[in-house]
Amino acid sequence: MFLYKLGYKPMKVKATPKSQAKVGFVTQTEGDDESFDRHSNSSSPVRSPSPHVLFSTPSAILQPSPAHLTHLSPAFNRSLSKTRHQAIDVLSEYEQRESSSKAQINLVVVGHVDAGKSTLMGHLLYLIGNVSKRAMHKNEVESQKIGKGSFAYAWILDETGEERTRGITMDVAQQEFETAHRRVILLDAPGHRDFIPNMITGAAQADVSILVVNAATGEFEAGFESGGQTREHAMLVRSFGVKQMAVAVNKMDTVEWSERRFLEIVGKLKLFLKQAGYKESDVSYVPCSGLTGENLVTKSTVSELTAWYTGPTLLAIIDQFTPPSRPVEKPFRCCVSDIFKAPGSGFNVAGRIDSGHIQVGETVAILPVGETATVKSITLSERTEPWAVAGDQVVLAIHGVEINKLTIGNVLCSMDNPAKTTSKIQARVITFNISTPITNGFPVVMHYLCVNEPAIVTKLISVLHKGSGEVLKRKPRCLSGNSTAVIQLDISRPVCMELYQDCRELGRFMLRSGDSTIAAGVVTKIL
Ligand SMILES: Nc1nc2c(ncn2[C@@H]2O[C@H](COP(=O)(O)OP(=O)(O)OP(=O)(O)O)[C@@H](O)[C@H]2O)c(=O)[nH]1
Repeated sequence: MFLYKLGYKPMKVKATPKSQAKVGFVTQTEGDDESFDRHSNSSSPVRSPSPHVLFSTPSAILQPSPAHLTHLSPAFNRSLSKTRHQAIDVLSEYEQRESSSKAQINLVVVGHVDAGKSTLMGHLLYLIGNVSKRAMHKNEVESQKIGKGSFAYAWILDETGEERTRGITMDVAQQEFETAHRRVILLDAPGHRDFIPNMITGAAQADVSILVVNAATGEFEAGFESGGQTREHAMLVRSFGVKQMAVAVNKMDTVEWSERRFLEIVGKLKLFLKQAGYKESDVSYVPCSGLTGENLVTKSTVSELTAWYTGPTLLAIIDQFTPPSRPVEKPFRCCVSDIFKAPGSGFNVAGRIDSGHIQVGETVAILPVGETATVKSITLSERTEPWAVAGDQVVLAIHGVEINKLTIGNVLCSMDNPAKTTSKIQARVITFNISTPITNGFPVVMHYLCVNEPAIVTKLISVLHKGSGEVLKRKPRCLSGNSTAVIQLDISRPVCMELYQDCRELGRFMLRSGDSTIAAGVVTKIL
């Protein structure tokens, strides 16, 4: 795994496996940006072994100004006296980079299990020349040997032995490719419900998404009805702020390229996606086949399909995605999605920069563990770079801290403006279509970025009017489905969070219970 990481291609982004997330209590949330914006006034991973420091000094951690953080570790204290290393004017370098190169987008591919996500994207990568004929031939021969010949394209992304023998994606695979106008970081997420925390890790790093649905008879319905992942994935992705989506209506070869079937699926999805907070103009639909390659890169030549579809291919839709604006001027934040040993001394952390910028030589705070480290090198798209900004997927080689002090979900922050650390928040949430009402004491698992932590709903403060935000009821006894409410959450141990109005990435979350996502929320107060 480690050697394979050094190649960076493809890279699996680790997240907490569901089994670990379920210890104690369960959580998770997400948020409809638009509804939240309206009221914004107001797998692995065992997290770090050291937060006992934080628990023993709760008052010091609520709003950790640098002064507070000096209580957390001597290393932190020493580092505060250093001046920030700012040899490069990153913002002006960034402006130049943006004007002289293709805009980068982080694209997550989601959808119900077996919808054909890996096959679709593996085939697309092959058609655009990212995978050699030789490598493809090897996949074909080896997949046939174990009776999984239909997964040859999926193996381009599903690289681990277990994924290949089981025929399912378990972790998020990362690869890069280019279109005419975009540099795309592809995140292929698992569809199986057991790996939703991993899927969330992928969604949390995305700017845009592809939702893959299976057009085969009865299969679209199985993924779309309750218990299927189509709706849950679409809502989760939206709650992470992703607005633009391409819907790949896949496996059209199994329904003889039927226009009627395509329109039936599009009709159902349009209604649902609108309710989930997507604007109609931000969603495109393309009929395609990951297996045969129709409409992936070049327009189809199958007459049954071209008789009624003349629209863009999947690649053309990806090329048209608008790159989001990046919060490059805000304080530096980068949630760690992977940690691995580097050759020689030190080690690497991977993650997407959520806000701000970083340069080699800079010292960062690591929260909530209260450590510091210095950035030795920055790797971006397999190249070492002197700096990186919000939106970049980076591998940072760091030193000055022991590897066992860090854990996935830690947040690297600028020293002069670190994030807040807390175990109690007030939040505005939107509940999903839930069957069990949420009451005081309800156990959940909170998910955001690469973090998932057990939490308890300790107070139901008020129910709000969905449109105006006006308080409809104070201290409700319970929350039913599709309501907007203000609640208090007690998290099992301190985490790094921010008010949504200050930092969207660290200010929004999802709540899960059992096997489903029950609410999305934004932080309105850090208590
Ligand atoms: N007929 C047909 N089969 C397809 C198509 N796309 C994928 N498949 C088959 O569907 C099966 C599942 O494909 P995958 O690509 O592994 O599906 P996935 O959505 O990535 O699966 P998970 O990530 O495990 O959820 C494989 O047997 C593929 O060959 C298609 O367009 N047509």
